[in-house]
Amino acid sequence: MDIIFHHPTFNSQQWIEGLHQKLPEATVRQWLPGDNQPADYALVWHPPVEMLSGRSTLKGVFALGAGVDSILSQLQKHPEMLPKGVPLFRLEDTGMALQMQEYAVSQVLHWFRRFDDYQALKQQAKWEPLEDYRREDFTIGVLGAGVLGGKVAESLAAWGFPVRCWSRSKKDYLGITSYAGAEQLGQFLSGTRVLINLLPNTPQTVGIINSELLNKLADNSYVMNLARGVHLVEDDLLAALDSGKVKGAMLDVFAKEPLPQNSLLWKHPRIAITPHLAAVTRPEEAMTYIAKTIRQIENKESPSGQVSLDNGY
Ligand SMILES: NC(=O)c1ccc[n+]([C@@H]2O[C@H](COP(=O)([O-])OP(=O)(O)OC[C@H]3O[C@@H](n4cnc5c(N)ncnc54)[C@H](O)[C@@H]3O)[C@@H](O)[C@H]2O)c1
Ligand SMILES: O=C(O)[C@H](O)CO
Repeated sequence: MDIIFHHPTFNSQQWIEGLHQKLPEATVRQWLPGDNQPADYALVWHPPVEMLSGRSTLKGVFALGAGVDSILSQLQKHPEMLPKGVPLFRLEDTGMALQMQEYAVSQVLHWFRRFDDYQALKQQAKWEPLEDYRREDFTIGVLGAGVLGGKVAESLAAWGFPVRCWSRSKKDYLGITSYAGAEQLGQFLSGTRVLINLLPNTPQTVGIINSELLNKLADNSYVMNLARGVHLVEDDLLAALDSGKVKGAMLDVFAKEPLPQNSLLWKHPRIAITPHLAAVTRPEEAMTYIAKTIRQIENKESPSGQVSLDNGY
């Protein structure tokens, strides 16, 4: 079995050795320009078109991340990149859900305990106890309740917050109210105090967090974007912060990355920023998942994690 690997920043040697340990029968090599030798599987992130095009004997392509929007947009321009019938897989959780939980829970608690307000008071050297927020006034709404959103919702419910989620179809997470489809988006937003975005980037979700949506949230709401920058209309968020509708935002992803130096988001006192690392690929867990999936494909079983090219995620 031959596996080719390409990632612009990962340590290729670590992956080649790690995969070989998990799949001793496989020969794993870093793909280099000009390599058109046979391959059964390809592990990729931002792959050059020539790496995959024409490889009709591939049994699977693995994206080395959870979001496949960049690969799918490359495919739009170069459909020959994924030969017909070759399944595309993405990383399902592989250690990312825990990272997302850490990120979301710590920030929700930060807002809930009013550390943002106390930080502002500290700047003025003011000793001023504020009224506590109540959990019942702190409903959390998770946009996109899939592998990561579902786990984030569950971890916040465990802290006693009222939690709801919104996705394409209804979910059955314990203690979490589930809303589905465009017709229930308004209901989901009404009364939501903290909005956490974990949707995939598809034509249906681009720009979803705009003025119209933000105006439907509870007053003094908070916004956390952990999915993709294109989901959020940055100017609409700034307007909602300035009008007082939104009290604070925590952003991990941006329409343009790295976030340009002249972006107004950097300067806004009520916006916190991290550089797209809410959940990163953990090599060990990712390789375990990929090796397991390859074995399932070889055994003619149907593994999970296959991207639906029709749905776009
Ligand atoms: N910031 C980071 O570091 C980071 C890390 C990993 C993933 N992500 C992002 O998180 C996203 C979610 O990952 P996941 O593994 O949970 O994906 P997933 O496919 O398991 O879940 C997606 C959810 O969104 C819902 N959805 C999709 N389209 C919808 C629509 N039009 N309307 C309503 N609901 C819709 C689906 O029903 C599903 O519940 C990824 O696509 C990626 O962009 C970001
Ligand atoms: O989707 C992912 O895995 C991360 O956001 C890295 O792009």
